[in-house]
Amino acid sequence: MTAEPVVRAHGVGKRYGPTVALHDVSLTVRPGESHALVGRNGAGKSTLVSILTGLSKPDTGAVEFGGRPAPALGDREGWRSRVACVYQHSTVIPHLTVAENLFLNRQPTGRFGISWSRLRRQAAELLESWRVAVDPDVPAGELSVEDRQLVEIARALSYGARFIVLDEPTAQLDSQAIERLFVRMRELQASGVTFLFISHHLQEVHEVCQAVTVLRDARHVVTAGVDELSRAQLIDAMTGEEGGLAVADAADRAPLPAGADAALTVEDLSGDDFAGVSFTLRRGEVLGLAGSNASGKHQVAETVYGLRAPSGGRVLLDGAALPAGDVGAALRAGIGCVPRDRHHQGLVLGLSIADNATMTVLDRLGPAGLAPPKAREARAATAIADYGVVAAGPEQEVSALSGGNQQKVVLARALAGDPRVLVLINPTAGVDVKSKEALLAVVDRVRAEGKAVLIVSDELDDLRPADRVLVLRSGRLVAEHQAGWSDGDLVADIEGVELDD
Ligand SMILES: Nc1ncnc2c1ncn2[C@@H]1O[C@H](COP(=O)(O)OP(=O)(O)OP(=O)(O)O)[C@@H](O)[C@H]1O
Repeated sequence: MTAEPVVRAHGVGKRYGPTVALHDVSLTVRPGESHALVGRNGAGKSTLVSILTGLSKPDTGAVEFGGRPAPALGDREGWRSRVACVYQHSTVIPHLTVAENLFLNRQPTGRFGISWSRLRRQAAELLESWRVAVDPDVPAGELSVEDRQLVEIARALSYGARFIVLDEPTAQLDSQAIERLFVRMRELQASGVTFLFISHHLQEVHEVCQAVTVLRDARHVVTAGVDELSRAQLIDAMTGEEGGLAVADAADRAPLPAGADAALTVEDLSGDDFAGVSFTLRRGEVLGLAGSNASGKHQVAETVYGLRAPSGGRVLLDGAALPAGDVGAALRAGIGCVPRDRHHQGLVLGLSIADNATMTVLDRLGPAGLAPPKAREARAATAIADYGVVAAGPEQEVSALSGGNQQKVVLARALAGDPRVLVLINPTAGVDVKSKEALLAVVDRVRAEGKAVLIVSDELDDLRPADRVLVLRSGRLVAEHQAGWSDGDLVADIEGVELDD
């Protein structure tokens, strides 16, 4: 078959000031395939996507769709009918209904203005034709991440696009939702839709894609069939080095001494989504908290660091009760946190790396909050080096960092105040495989210094440094696994299924 590629980018280059984000990159995506785009944080994936979707103009090179030159940058209609990107962050308007979102600015009109009944009917038909089981009348803000993504895909298809970019679509989904997404992708592929799939989870690349392109340091490294590259070879292509991954597993170190002091005590804690949760975290201990998205695990952690007020129970730090629902008090008392959503709770995007990395400790760098710029910069430079942040320098705005590099700044900030207890929620979200290793090594280092760490994560790799993993289901603690757990046993408890053997 000699069908024209769905999309072909050739010789694409893009600079942001001194930063070369893409250099002479080419990409060819064949009709009906799912094509993975992988690379380390800052490799240039998002930049390439912004060029492929007409959000930015390449400095050099060009993009073609189906053998024809891409539309002019201002021709939004033209772009929308060729390609769409479903981002990790929602592009729906939350207070409008699903139907209104689907037909925004192209609502059917009748004699008296917008015809709401036709709008609803068209939306229902569109959703049904793509088998998206979502009520067109609900406000889009109430949709689950999974449904929101499907609505965004349906919207793209309704503009005529048959090429869809999925930017880390699995990052916020639990394992069952990921499986359902993959089933939908395969069905849509069978009806002629082509995907460009971005993920840091290489097993997903092997599971759902047929071809893969690797970017490294702004350059194209390789494009191949997924069957031609093993996971190890993919990692080598991404890093330019040989050798696999090394995450410190708590099972490989001496157990915590029996008499280690309690650092954090959670007593009979209850909230909207959980009840009767008790555990003790000791100095030098890493405790994992696992569960599906609906388990209440995020809410428990957010109650510990004061983002939510509990309806019952209390949290004690070194024996002293923390005021309920007061983040500032928790931080001052010695809790450091990596919140669930780095964009809303984690970072001030308009400020520099130096500002973000030091904002929690300004009082310690100089009198009355007047931190000398040199002290700030020195702190930030250390953070950049320690966490392997790919950045032009400490004064670079955080908004100009790639997603994974932003996450590293969040961790640096959490640790800047030298906390006694660290609460980490999905700490490696969006972080590339190799940087994950560096981030988890930091966790291991602070543990060895005697800090206590609570890690809440959907990823088993993040839980490996934990001495113990507690499993939460429907808001209740249901199981505890000591280091050395098998993936199967832990997942069975998370999902609430019995193993056969
Ligand atoms: N608006 C911008 N201003 C300045 N530099 C930018 C901007 N956007 C991206 N960059 C830089 O371009 C490079 C490529 O970033 P890009 O976001 O494309 O990486 P990525 O592969 O998507 O990474 P991640 O996996 O972390 O999302 C990075 O060095 C980044 O700092």
